[in-house]
Amino acid sequence: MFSTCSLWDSTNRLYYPPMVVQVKSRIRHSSKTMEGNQQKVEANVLLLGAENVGKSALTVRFLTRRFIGEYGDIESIYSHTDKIDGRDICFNIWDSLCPQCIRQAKQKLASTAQIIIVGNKRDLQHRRTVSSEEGRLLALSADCGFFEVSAAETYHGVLMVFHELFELIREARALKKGTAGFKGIVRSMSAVFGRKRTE
Ligand SMILES: Nc1nc2c(ncn2[C@@H]2O[C@H](COP(=O)(O)OP(=O)(O)OP(=O)(O)O)[C@@H](O)[C@H]2O)c(=O)[nH]1
Repeated sequence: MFSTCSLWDSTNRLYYPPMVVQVKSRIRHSSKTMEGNQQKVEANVLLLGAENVGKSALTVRFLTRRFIGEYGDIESIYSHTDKIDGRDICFNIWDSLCPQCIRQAKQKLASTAQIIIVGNKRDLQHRRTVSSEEGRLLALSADCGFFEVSAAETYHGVLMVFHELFELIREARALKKGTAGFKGIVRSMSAVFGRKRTE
């Protein structure tokens, strides 16, 4: 997840920070599972964002469905298997401590990674200092996906972020191979002409 410096105030009191979930687009197909010939797919997810934006909260929500409140500040790597369309997807999630600029990251990673900007702490509307429009515009200008969620309030929104990320990876791979299909083409067009992804 990245947070973008331009949307943070100087005192770091932003309660509605935009973040980006970034995933390497390359999905590694490991060897066939013992049970049959279904391939296990791995997605590598890097969470970037400034301090306190809720990177760990989002990770823990996705992994355990729970919001536990306090998370400490250790950099950690987690593995979590989720079923998407009947297929086991292994998310390797790196909950990092490093903030990074979205546009810089986009320039460096665009060809190899899918990026989603996530505005967390949606429940704190009264303390909000960044509007939905600002987040959406940022996502549009950086050609990234965009979600607004509350790790504190719902599991579903967080789940949607990770699933969407996987969809983006899958589509990027299909486009590369020329097998995107109708859904992939529509989504690619909406990426170009604007998209709106909120919880
Ligand atoms: N109200 C509310 N609080 C949240 C939400 N997500 C996280 N928090 C709180 O925000 C604080 C920071 O959350 P963390 O998940 O530790 O944030 P982080 O980005 O991992 O922080 P660092 O490890 O310092 O970089 C904690 O007190 C969380 O309980 C949310 O959606 N709503």
